[in-house]
Amino acid sequence: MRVTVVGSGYVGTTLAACLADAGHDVTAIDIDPDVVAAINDGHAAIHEPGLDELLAEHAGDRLRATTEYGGVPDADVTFLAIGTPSNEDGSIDLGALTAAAEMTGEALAEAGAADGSASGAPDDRHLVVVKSTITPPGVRAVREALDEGAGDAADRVELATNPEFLREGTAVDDFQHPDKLVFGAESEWATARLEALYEPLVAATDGDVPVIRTDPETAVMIKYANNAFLASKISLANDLGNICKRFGIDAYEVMDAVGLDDRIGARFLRSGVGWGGSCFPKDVDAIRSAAREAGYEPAMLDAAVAVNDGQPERMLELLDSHADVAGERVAVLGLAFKPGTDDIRNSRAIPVIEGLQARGAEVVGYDPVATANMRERFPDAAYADSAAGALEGATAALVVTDWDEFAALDDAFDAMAAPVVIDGRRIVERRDGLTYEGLTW
Ligand SMILES: NC(=O)c1ccc[n+]([C@@H]2O[C@H](COP(=O)([O-])OP(=O)(O)OC[C@H]3O[C@@H](n4cnc5c(N)ncnc54)[C@H](O)[C@@H]3O)[C@@H](O)[C@H]2O)c1
Ligand SMILES: O=c1ccn([C@@H]2O[C@H](COP(=O)(O)OP(=O)(O)O[C@H]3O[C@H](CO)[C@@H](O)[C@H](O)[C@H]3O)[C@@H](O)[C@H]2O)c(=O)[nH]1
Repeated sequence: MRVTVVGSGYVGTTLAACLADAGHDVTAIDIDPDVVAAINDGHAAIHEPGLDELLAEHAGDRLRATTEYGGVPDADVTFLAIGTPSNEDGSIDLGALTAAAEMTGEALAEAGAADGSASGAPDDRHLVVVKSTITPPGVRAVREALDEGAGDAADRVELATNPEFLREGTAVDDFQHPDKLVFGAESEWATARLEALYEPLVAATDGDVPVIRTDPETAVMIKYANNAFLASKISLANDLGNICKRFGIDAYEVMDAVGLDDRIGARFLRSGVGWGGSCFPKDVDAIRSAAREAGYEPAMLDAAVAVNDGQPERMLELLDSHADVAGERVAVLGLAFKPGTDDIRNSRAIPVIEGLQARGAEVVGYDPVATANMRERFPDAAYADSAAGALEGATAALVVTDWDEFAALDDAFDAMAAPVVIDGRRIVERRDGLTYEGLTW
């Protein structure tokens, strides 16, 4: 099939590369010329394992990128994979997405006017699929923007939603091996088109991927429920972990046992400095805000956020109990919101660095791939080229991201001025000579 993917960020680039790899002919659109140039050069503007390899293989062949919307009408399906960030009040900002929807509609209208194909025949129909995470009321806003752009051609354009569940750091693998596919469509024609599009991917996984066929609003609610549940699961693990710490009990031993219950499951029970990233914080805020707008107070989700917001401060309080860091060098190990990515959006390292700077500490950050992004956020902090470099002469180290390489650190701690390690991710080994504090163990 011929596919257009509008928006070439973490989701759009992964989607475009994986659909090309599945045999489709893909055009990626982005307003950022650097992003477009990178894709056409066969590499991604972001760090995501496996993505560069796919782009190198398919760019210039089954995959191309452009800043122009002109080719949209030639596609069988157009995906919108545009960012949906938070407004100040936590509600979802649909501005960029509705702008892209309107531009997509305009491109379709121009083609309809040019070739006279606005006859209403079934083959003239164009499917626009929202990949972005949007609230149920947001579906109507996108539909209105699309219709506004399409004008007289609006009745030939159908909107569907197809939320994405990939995780950063494992985006390619997650996309190619999904736990489920969710198709939110208003007609059998649209559902069938989505099924045809995903058919090669499903076939490559032995065809055992559950497919949920539903309406567009239910589909996007499934996405919010999914993220709200996972974020709350971690917050509950953190709440219980904080209790464990008070009793001198290892929360990991407790939760490893709890996770053996099939009804609970072992994953997303790792307690520590909390959840960050571009999705959990903004999505939990967006659904809380939409709930309130609809007259419902989401007490559980409010509590999940409150627990999460408190974890970085708990880490800093543990540090305070061991060292006065005013004027001292303090290492922050890990700047990305999780391992495997250079994304620092809502990274727990941000409140940790802010807290250290408020205490007058001289912060030295280290991350294998996210340093450049954090330097833009905190240009006044220092950055080391290695974990060992960050630890050298430091009075304390705060571990914020569970990069594997931190587990292998050993002699590097000997170069610290005072070997105090506050571990927010249970990645560093306790060992002799180290004043080690786990956040919940
Ligand atoms: N990042 C994730 O892991 C993830 C996973 C699942 C769902 N989502 C959702 O997917 C959506 C996209 O997220 P992302 O992380 O890929 O965002 P992103 O910010 O990384 O990428 C968005 C891209 O859209 C481009 N863009 C903005 N306006 C445009 C326009 N009018 N036309 C063309 N391109 C335009 C930007 O230049 C940018 O490259 C969000 O709704 C997000 O919640 C993200
Ligand atoms: O047991 C755990 C698991 C995760 N985290 C933290 O939770 C955050 C999110 O991690 P993860 O879910 O792995 O990363 P994301 O890439 O943000 O993926 C989430 O958000 C995406 C965007 O909506 C969804 O598509 C994914 O399904 C969903 O897992 C990170 O800060 C992790 O450190 C923990 O603290 N403890």
